[in-house]
Amino acid sequence: MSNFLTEKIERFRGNLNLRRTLTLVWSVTRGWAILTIILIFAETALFFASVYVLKLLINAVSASGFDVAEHQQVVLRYVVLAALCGIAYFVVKSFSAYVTGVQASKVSLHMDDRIHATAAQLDYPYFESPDYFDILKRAKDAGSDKPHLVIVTLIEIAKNAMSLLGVGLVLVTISWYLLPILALFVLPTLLVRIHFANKLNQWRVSHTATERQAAYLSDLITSDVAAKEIRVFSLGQYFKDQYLRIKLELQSKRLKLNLKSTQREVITMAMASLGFFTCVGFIAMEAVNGKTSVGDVTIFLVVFPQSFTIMQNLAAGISIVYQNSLFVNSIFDLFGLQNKADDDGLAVEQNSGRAKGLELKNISFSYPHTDKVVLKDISINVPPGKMVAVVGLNGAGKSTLIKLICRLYDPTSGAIAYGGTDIRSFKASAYRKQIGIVFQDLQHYNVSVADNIRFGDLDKPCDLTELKLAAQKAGADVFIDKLPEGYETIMGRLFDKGQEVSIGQWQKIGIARAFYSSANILVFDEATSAMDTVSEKELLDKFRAALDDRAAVVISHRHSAVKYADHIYVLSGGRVIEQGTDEELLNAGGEYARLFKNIDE
Ligand SMILES: Nc1ncnc2c1ncn2[C@@H]1O[C@H](COP(=O)(O)OP(=O)(O)OP(=O)(O)O)[C@@H](O)[C@H]1O
Repeated sequence: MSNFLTEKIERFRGNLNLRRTLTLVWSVTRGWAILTIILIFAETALFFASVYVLKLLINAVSASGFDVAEHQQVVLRYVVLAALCGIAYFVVKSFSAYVTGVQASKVSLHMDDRIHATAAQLDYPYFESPDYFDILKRAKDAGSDKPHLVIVTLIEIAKNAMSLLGVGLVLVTISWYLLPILALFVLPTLLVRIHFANKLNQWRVSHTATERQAAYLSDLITSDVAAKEIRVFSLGQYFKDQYLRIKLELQSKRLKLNLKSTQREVITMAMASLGFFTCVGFIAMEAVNGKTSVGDVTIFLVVFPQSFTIMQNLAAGISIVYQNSLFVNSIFDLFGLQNKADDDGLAVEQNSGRAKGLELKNISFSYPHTDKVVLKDISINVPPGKMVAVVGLNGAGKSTLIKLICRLYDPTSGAIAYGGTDIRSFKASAYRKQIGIVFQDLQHYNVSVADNIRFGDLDKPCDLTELKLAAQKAGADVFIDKLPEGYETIMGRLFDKGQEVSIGQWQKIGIARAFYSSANILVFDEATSAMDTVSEKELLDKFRAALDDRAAVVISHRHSAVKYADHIYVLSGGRVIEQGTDEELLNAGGEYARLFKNIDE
């Protein structure tokens, strides 16, 4: 039994973790927090002062022995004093609400910023893991206002505790055991609320994935992600029904839990009322028996209901703090995620200078939590100034290889060397700056054309001539010049005056971004797949000159994109099965020849 209790108390303390929340709020809004505390004291003091002056006023009104003029003057003095206290009380109360609001918005913004900062620096593997999305959803659902709500409720608890002390002192003069007895009867309400706060939290954790599924369906229906296909395949009704089915299921489970909690709460509230009337009956009996004076009974009847309300408020406050702390814990779970790829290490700049190549030495790789070996003993050399191509059927492992080159994952065995140094020795972010990449699913940033290109290297001072040069190398300059505001045109349709361009034109912008970067290694993963053949040819004809002494890795299913490569690797089932120049591979009559020989270009 004592173990059970200790365990429960430990869990309560662990979940509550007030120090962490207080430290956070204090560190973000120190000045405002001090002001809040001062205002709370002022508000409470003014409230009691108003009540006290009111009491003096009543006494003054009922006093005798003055002449009328003198009596009026005394009464008027107290009226003015009471009015001043009342006005001051409301002024402080309003200002206090304003200060609390400022503090809340500052804490919320800080929490949002920390959530974004955490997500922005997390390793890529998290973004291919459902566990991460569950943690993120819980953190976002928790709401960034929760730490502040904990503080506000703590303040309410403190206020109630002070009031309870006040009424407690009065009650003690009547009977010392009244308050402890009442507390005993109110305690079950608190325990039930904490119990159901835990239950609700467990429910939240175990249903996050299902909630995410519903959110995913809602996103499909309401956003532009699948708008075309939903209309063409008439999927809207189907997704809507799926969403509703999941939501109804969740709602029914949740309501069952709510019903249970309400039933228990009704019982415990009834117990608390029973406790209240037990004490009332007790005092009434004592009065009848002449043990308690009528005066005491009168005071008791005024003060005791108040103390009952205060105690209930206290119980509600503690359970709200506990509930919100459980939400705050979800946010801290996100903050607690650790990166595997250490961002310590050599700065690539120290090791810099152009003419550095990339060498993949006997690398093998399996995705985390899977057994399948996706890449097997791969060795690929990408010398500076050269263009290396990788080809292979769907699922051969090409994009996985790119993720390893970008150090989004580390190989399970083997190593990748940049300029002769294992890339794991470098600071990950510094190494990644050496890679200028165009992904197969490149991002369409709904910002200006200039920014879209500038994202290749935000550290460089923005220079329009350089932006234009990068666009020219990518063959994007011609259509950019025709846009209404040239390089200042907002791209995409999300925002007012945005200009949507074709997928091939987005690819050209992506390629310009890679050229604009200061990277030594350019990686094109199906970067020209949507380009017309003329644009692709123009780009590739100029590619070598644009490459300068950078190294390039090109992945493509199109012969036109890979045939000019200095060296071509053919991937199948995660292995390099052939390598050579285009001519050598076509003549060899193997997989490469089978893929490309009879293709009419
Ligand atoms: N995040 C992942 N987790 C687990 N397995 C993955 C993941 N991404 C890819 N795979 C698996 O790795 C294998 C290689 O996939 P990859 O995307 O590298 O192929 P690819 O050659 O680029 O194919 P495509 O030509 O279709 O783009 C596939 O069997 C795929 O199922």
